[in-house]
Amino acid sequence: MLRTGTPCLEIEGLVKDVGPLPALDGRMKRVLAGVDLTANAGEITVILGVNGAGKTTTLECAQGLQRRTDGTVRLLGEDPETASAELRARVGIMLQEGGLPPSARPVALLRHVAGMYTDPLDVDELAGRLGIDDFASTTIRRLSGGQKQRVALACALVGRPEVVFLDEPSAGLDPQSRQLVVDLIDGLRRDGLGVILTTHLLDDAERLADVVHILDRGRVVASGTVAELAAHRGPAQRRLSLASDPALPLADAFGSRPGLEVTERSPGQYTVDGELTPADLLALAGWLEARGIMPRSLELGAQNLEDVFLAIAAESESEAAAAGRAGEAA
Ligand SMILES: Nc1ncnc2c1ncn2[C@@H]1O[C@H](COP(=O)(O)OP(=O)(O)OP(=O)(O)O)[C@@H](O)[C@H]1O
Repeated sequence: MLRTGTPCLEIEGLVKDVGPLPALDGRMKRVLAGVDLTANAGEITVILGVNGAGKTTTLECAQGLQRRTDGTVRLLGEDPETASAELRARVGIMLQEGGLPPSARPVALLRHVAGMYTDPLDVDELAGRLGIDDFASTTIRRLSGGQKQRVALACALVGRPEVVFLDEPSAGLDPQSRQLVVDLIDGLRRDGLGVILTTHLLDDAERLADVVHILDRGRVVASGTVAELAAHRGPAQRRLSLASDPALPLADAFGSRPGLEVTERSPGQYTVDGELTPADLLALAGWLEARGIMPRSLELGAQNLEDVFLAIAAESESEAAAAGRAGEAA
């Protein structure tokens, strides 16, 4: 097992072209345009990105399931494209679609997978921890999406890997199963595994991530801890959330103060984002008092990962649009 904090995955300048594609008149499509990222043992590395950003392709190149066009990938120090059987035994992979045989039964399948490793986890204990016992003898094809997810996760972990790739591990799970999976992933970090995961569930990412990499159009556009990414937008960025009557002209409370964004997210639910100061809070209190309005709730907090992610994605989008316009103009 690698020491906590040492790199278990190093990706530099990863390029992946696919095609030739009829939709592009037989040209190739650049899916990854130079991805750089590192993941460490004993840490949870989360890769975020909108649909089509290149997350799955990055993971598959890192696992050696797809051949890269250019760049270098080191997984536990080896090139995954020419990986030895020893390396494969040290890596656990949970695929997005599960890739499970439809006629197999979950616990029998887990025993079969465990049999391929020299020192697997105790199958009964793992099946119990993930609640797989409850549907142990139902064939995979009859399982719900969430049940299949849990079996796929168990298959990725049963060989006691040092690095584990989890593609959307908590997607489609009910709240209780989702909590179970989040706790289990948290435990993997304590056991010293390097965990690399993609998710669209930003509150799970926020709870679990040691490091986040945001992918956009096949490149990493931001990396860091959740706090570092939030600071990237300005250390004093805050969010004020307020619930009251619908359709209040709340922006008036702050005059024409630049840099504050007031949004009514749903009727009566407002957010104010930006570098809020005590003077802004005083102005808001005065505005509410003058109108005799007592909000149902009022909360001041830091911006969360979802806000940060959306802001970084929007910045990247407008930079790409500007580069496109410059390209057209040239
Ligand atoms: N073999 C292929 N042929 C054509 N296009 C491809 C191929 N592989 C990937 N792509 C395209 O490359 C882009 C990146 O795909 P990828 O699956 O890596 O994205 P993703 O970030 O994992 O998306 P999602 O969140 O939807 O799973 C997408 O636009 C996808 O359609």
